[in-house]
Amino acid sequence: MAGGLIGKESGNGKQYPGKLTLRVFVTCMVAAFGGLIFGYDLGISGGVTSMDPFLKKFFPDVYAKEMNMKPSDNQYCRFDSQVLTLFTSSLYLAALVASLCASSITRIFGRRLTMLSGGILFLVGAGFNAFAEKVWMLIVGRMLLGFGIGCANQSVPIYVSEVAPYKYRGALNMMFQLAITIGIFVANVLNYFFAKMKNGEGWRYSLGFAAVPAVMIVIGAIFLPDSPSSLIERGKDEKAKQELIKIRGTSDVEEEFKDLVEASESSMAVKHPWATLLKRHYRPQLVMAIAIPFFQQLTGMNVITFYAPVLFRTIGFGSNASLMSSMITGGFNALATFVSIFTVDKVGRRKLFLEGGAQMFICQIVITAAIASKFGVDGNPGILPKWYAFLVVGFICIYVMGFAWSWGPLGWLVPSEIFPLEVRSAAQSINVSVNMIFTFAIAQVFTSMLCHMKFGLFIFFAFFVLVMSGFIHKFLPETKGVPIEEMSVVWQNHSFWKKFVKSASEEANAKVDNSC
Ligand SMILES: OC[C@H]1O[C@](O)(CO)[C@@H](O)[C@@H]1O
Repeated sequence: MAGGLIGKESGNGKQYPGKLTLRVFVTCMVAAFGGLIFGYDLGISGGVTSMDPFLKKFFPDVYAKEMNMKPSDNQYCRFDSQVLTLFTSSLYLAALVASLCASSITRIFGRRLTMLSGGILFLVGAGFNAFAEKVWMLIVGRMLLGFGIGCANQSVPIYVSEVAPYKYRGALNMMFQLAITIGIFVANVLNYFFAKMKNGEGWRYSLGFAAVPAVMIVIGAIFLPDSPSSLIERGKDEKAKQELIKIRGTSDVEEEFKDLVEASESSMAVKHPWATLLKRHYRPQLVMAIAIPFFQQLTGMNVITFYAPVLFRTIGFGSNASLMSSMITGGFNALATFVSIFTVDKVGRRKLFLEGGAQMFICQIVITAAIASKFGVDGNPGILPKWYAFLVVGFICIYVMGFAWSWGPLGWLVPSEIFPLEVRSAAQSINVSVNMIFTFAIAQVFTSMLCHMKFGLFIFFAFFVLVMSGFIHKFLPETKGVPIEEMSVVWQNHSFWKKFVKSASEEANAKVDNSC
């Protein structure tokens, strides 16, 4: 999930009493809306930027270029405009800035207030976009949505992990990614239908619809109580205990409450989590916090998420067929995420990563060959036969499924289970920030990359898929079924990382040696 399920793990494998109460259920629903709105914003911009009335109004140069295009012109450069991509990418830059500040805001003002601010920002952003008359209104709207996403991605996951009974945390983590993919799919479906509106104003509805989940988040944040951990963090221990009793539906919460207080104290005792993370024995976590989100974005998945309609139009599909095709790929993305949810604890993380990588690699090669053979370097396709369209869309779907059961959800699950409490929030901030930086970069440079690298663009991503699969094979230990509190053993037993991570007994010996 964006933001990961960062919470205070019990760290001792205890089974606290308590059930899945209505309060917890409502909390999860609000979290789902957080994921939905993120997904909706990921999925909506590509379709909107391929709608002619939208291009005509805000990007007349791109529209004119598209209209005046002769068959002999280079089709790969059809949508090459930095302002156009700024419309998509500005959101992620704002989300990056907000996620960096949101960690302090969540700490000082609580998760609930951060969620509420996120919801309000979403609403105002959706309003700016739906009523936009000028490009600056679009960009401001996208940036407000981005700030909202930064706030929500930081606060919602933490809130859920603190409120949910801890045995459900792993599943909830993946639910968030599922909500993202459903949000993308809903955006694809709505784009398809709104694009058909006769008055040419369908894009306003596509963009304005983001207000629906935003309202849900605002209402949720108004009525939900703050989490016990957050109340403890702000010195309201008695209120925290009462809240825990209500959430768990039992008054038998003494043990969990004591552990929450201890966890809060020990996390506050780490004065410089950033500096701590740089220590040699946290090297595996630091490397994973940077490499996993970097590689997740370098799979090239967001080229499909953001620009599938643009891509489909570039390779000769009509406007309607493009929106329909991206609806199909969006549907496969959501469905395949279920596969991961149901298999991850059986087959393990490494197998899913490696299988997904192989699948994506093969598809990228086939897609490259298909585009190269029909379009060559000048992007001139001639007449496209039907089988060709089926082949391209089919392989894009298989590629999307490979991502959806590997790097998509695991890109959030694995970091959330390997960061120990003392460095969790710092490592998670790095994870989210690296993800946002590369989401922004890909969104910004895609159309220009397509224009210059042509079909080679897919080879570029295929190369990274090879590198990341090698990385997983060599450096990522299997974490399936390993309790959080025993995670350090996994690194100590790893052929490469054991040099960096000392076992507790070795560390104790080293301390004795130093004191002698
Ligand atoms: O489902 C695809 C989506 O999932 C993410 O990787 C987030 O986890 C996004 O960057 C991408 O658009």
